[in-house]
Amino acid sequence: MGVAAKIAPSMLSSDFANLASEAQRMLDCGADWLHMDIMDGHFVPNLTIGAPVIESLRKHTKAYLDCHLMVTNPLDYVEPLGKAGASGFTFHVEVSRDNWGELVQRIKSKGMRPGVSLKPGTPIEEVYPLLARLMLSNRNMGNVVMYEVYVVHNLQVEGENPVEMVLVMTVEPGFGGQKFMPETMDKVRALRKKYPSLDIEVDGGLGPSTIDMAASAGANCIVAGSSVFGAPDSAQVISLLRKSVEEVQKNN
Ligand SMILES: O=C(CO)[C@@H](O)[C@H](O)COP(=O)(O)O
Repeated sequence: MGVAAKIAPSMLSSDFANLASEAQRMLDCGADWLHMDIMDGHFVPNLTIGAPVIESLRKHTKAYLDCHLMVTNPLDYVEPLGKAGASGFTFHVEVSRDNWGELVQRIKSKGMRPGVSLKPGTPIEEVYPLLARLMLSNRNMGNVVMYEVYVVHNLQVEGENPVEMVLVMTVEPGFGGQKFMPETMDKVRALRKKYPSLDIEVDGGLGPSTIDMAASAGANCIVAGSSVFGAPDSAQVISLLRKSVEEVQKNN
């Protein structure tokens, strides 16, 4: 039995003028999560939503809001998104090489679940340090609380992984409706082999014609925008995506 399938319609393909009802429609169609694409017009050449929209949507739903931060300075978004009611906070490794320890710490302290994402051209090895077990110790030095972070590669020690999900981008981030890049599946396969119980998310160009490639590589969290919102029967597509993941897992 593998890691539970989670189907996350990308709300980027929804009618933003009716976001709350579109979100509810997806949940009624069987979605597990709602995928929220936050872009800053700098890390990617597109501008979408931010904390105020998440806050508004949160008033209408208790659903897991799976936020993907396509931004240059993810640290600036932790506090506002935590307050707004985001559930997952997935940042990009390409902009967090120097401060991911602090970032993860802050995300967790705001009650969100940290995830890391990588672009198609970024090697999978870049996320391995974020999957090593993390030990945090808290030293109180007078008024100053010092956090010490020890990352131990490939050792089963007490503690937890810094991030709980890896989002492997299967298109260049920025826009919906692009073509799935099958070459990114090598990264999913490598991750799954190394981390059997990790949430591995894929995003971009996923739909009935590409899901089997992603599922058999080992992805269990599936983001799909145009294939779900553009279908005459969104529930049918969501169910097909889920079945493909579950079928692969059953046969492994
Ligand atoms: O983050 C992104 C694009 O950057 C995605 O979430 C897209 O919104 C997925 O859309 P489709 O490729 O499924 O249409």
